[in-house]
Amino acid sequence: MKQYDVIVVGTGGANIVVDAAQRKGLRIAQIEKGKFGGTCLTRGCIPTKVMVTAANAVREVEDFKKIGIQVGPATIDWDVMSKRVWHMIDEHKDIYKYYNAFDNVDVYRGVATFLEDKVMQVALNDGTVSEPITAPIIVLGTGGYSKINDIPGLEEAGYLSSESLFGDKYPEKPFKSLAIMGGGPIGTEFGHVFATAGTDVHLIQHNIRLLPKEDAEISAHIYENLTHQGLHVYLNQEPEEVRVENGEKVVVIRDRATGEVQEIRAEEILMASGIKPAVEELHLERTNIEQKRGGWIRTNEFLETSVEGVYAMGDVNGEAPFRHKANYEADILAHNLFVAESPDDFRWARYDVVPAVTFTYPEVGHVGLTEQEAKEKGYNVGVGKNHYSSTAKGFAMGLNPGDADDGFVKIVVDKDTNNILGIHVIGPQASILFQPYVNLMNSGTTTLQAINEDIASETTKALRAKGLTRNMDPHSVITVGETMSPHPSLIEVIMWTQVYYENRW
Ligand SMILES: Cc1cc2nc3c(=O)[nH]c(=O)nc-3n(C[C@H](O)[C@H](O)[C@H](O)COP(=O)(O)OP(=O)(O)OC[C@H]3O[C@@H](n4cnc5c(N)ncnc54)[C@H](O)[C@@H]3O)c2cc1C
Ligand SMILES: NC(=O)c1ccc[n+]([C@@H]2O[C@H](COP(=O)([O-])OP(=O)(O)OC[C@H]3O[C@@H](n4cnc5c(N)ncnc54)[C@H](O)[C@@H]3O)[C@@H](O)[C@H]2O)c1
Repeated sequence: MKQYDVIVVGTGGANIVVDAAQRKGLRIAQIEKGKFGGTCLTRGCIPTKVMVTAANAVREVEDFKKIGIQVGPATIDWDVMSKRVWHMIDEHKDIYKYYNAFDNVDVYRGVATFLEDKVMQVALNDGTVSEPITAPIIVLGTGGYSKINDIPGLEEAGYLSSESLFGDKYPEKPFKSLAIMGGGPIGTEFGHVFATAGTDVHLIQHNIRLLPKEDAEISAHIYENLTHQGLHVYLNQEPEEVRVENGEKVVVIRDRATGEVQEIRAEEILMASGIKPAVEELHLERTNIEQKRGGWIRTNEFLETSVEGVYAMGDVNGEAPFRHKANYEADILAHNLFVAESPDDFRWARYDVVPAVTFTYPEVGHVGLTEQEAKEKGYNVGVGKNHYSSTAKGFAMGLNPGDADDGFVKIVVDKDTNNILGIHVIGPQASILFQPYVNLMNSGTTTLQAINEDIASETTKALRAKGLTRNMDPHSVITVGETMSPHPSLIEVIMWTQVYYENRW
């Protein structure tokens, strides 16, 4: 059995943990079965946002006429855009080389599996199996992957997911037509990209709303904009069957309210109906690591699992599945495990100030509670709403009252205290506009809030009993550095400046 100080599984956000342990000179086993950099870099945020940025530029050029600029129609040069997509994905090779060069990091390329609570083994990609490895600290950052619905005929007809689209099924040119199943962030972002590239997009959504995790008014506004841009959106639909007819894929959908049946014909199908945790290969049944509904690993506010010394961060713990949230948790782990001088200096995770952005045209962003959620929680809710067109800058940008693209900001407030409960934006630069609210909501004196109280090491019990508090001084760069910013958005230029100032990792 080989002994390490730290074992880290997955090379997405978890790399921050490796960086901190590496700096400390600890002996680390880093395990990755796929491309280094994880989902975000190799098949998620980054390649999609290279595409989205190109699609946005086309839409912006179309909108120029509103401010008196005449230009010919803009189109996406698919080959140039695709080269840029793959340039970013290919960074995974450099990330592998970077970690492999450290004497104190053993890089294992293969599937990590538990043999028992603190013992793992790696089925290496070359077909061999590693010797058992162990460490007092194990960090699981294995992420998730597409959940594929069990729809009769789907497997036989074939389909794409974000994994295969950014893999061996990357299209050489835009599809003529595309049926996207799922109207969450993945479905709407790909819908925006392909529709702008000239694809006839059919967006099939199970829920009664697009982006159902957003405020209801935001869902209605994005529906109006996407349909205005020519996407065919089908809400509240049950995909019943898929078949191939005359070389086309036919998706049979049934309206969940009226029972009306329609057939959608498309060159290709893209599944975007949610994700599930990457846990099967870990063989958690050989351990005492507990999972919650859906298989996500249960963690507490210190990212501890039910096995002491084993931590889970990022998508796999089932809390907000965003890369900035994975980075935030990894940063907390890196601090608590390798930097903090005493438990009194420990940081804990909170999930009420996680910003979320969907990079459609227009962009959608929020932090905190929707109006509905605030009411359900019993707050005395106040709401303020303002359209872009009501400001001089909005007018200057060509946004006019009543137009589909005249976005808005909606703020949800606790009337009893005037505290901000949530803020929601749809419109140009939404991803950066609400950041001041994220910072404000994350500042002040905060007291540790227990999550999954039954998960508790002795240190955690003591910190909870003590009511550990932290002063998040709004003037401090440390506070700014510990506040999440949506990834990938331009606000990160500022956020990372704080981190470089601190020289944290
Ligand atoms: C199409 C798409 C677009 C997205 N866009 C955004 C966006 O714009 N902004 C945003 O914030 N989020 C976005 N996300 C979500 C974001 O990608 C994830 O939240 C984030 O990547 C999760 O990071 P992680 O560190 O938890 O895991 P991951 O980045 O998924 O890393 C986990 C790694 O673990 C490896 N692994 C898994 N099991 C094992 C095992 N047993 N042994 C060894 N290795 C293993 C995997 O190969 C993977 O590389 C998007 C996701 C998708 C799919
Ligand atoms: N910009 C971003 O930050 C970004 C972008 C993409 C993905 N992500 C993250 O990745 C995760 C996965 O994204 P997602 O959009 O797949 O997940 P999601 O769970 O947010 O949305 C999936 C949607 O598919 C619908 N659906 C479920 N089954 C369906 C079916 N059979 N037919 C049609 N529709 C069906 C659901 O109603 C849901 O709205 C999300 O949690 C998201 O936060 C983030």
